[in-house]
Amino acid sequence: MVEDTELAAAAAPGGEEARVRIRPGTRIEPGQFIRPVGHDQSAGAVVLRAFTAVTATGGEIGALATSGCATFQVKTPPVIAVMSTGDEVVDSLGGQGPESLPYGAIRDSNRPALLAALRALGCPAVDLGVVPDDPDALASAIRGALATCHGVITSGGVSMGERDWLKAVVEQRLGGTIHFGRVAMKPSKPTTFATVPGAGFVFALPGNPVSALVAFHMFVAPAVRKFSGHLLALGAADPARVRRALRPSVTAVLDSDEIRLDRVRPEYVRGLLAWDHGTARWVASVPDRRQQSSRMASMGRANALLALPVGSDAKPAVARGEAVTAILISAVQFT
Ligand SMILES: Nc1nc2c(c(=O)[nH]1)N[C@H]1C(S)=C(S)[C@@H](COP(=O)(O)OP(=O)(O)OC[C@H]3O[C@@H](n4cnc5c(N)ncnc54)[C@H](O)[C@@H]3O)O[C@H]1N2
Ligand code: MOO
Repeated sequence: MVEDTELAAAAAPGGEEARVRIRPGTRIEPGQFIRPVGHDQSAGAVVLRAFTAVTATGGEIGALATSGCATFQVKTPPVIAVMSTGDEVVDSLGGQGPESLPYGAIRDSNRPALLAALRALGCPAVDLGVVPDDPDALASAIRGALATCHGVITSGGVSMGERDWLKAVVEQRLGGTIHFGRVAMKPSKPTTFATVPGAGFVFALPGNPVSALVAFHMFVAPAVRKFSGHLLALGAADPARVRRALRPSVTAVLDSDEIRLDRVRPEYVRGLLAWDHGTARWVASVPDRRQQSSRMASMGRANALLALPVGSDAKPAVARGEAVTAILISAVQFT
């Protein structure tokens, strides 16, 4: 190393070394610090195993690049289109939202939120805008999207109201099959999943903003991960490992006042998961106790859904310090 040398002769006064002398006593092995050609990867070595995830580390791409492997086969995430539905829903994208809304109108929060959440999963997301509560308009928007996309996410119009057309449109106008249309969970009970033969899939999510996003993280995100190949490396894994791969969760200690358990449906509370350096444990808090499904604000500071069981007389609440399952819905910030 240059630190083990001293100047013997300079090319010009104050200039670069013309000759250096290795300091006496320096141990030098032949070939020391010289990486031979082919040292990083020997011929025939496997650079990346099939089904390796290409991650944000950059390491997989780097390993392929250094091996001269410029083209390789990848499984790409699905292309999904997103629409909001409802006569009362006013487009909020592109600055078109009016400063003050007429009575009975609401700014579209679901579509921007779902587009952002999809893109964060690496999906190319197609924006279909806001579609009115009209069966013809809904059928033609979904049909058109399925002609070019793998699937469509809608929100709104999926419950029991007179103008909740989604299920009927998918079944009757598009010839789709509804695989499930009500789920025992709070929020997001009317979450609906359907497939249209030869065309693609439809996730019809509830209109309430929090319900739409919780349904996204509970159902759409795992489907996107599966489509994107997250299970390929697992092979024939047991169901628990499959669940963990598609819907990552950790066990955390509850660090909030007691939470009353719903007596009918398991509840998914918007929580904040953090690593506690002092105790080396995951801790989960509830930054916003106002958890109504209309309040998108309760999602704003959440990075996890705390999966709470149905309550009973014997177990009416979960108390501070108890263990809860926290389903990750975004990256954990380390502070
Ligand atoms: N008879 C029953 N009625 C309802 C039930 C039930 O089981 N039986 N379930 C309730 C539950 S739980 C939910 S959740 C809602 C979901 O209803 P929809 O999916 O039909 O949603 P909408 O009625 O269209 O909208 C609900 C609410 O959210 C507002 N909304 C809709 N889209 C947007 C958007 N893009 N951005 C912002 N806000 C939006 C909409 O204006 C409504 O206020 O059904 C219950 N009913
Ligand atoms: O299931 Mo709804 O999402 O409670 O409001």
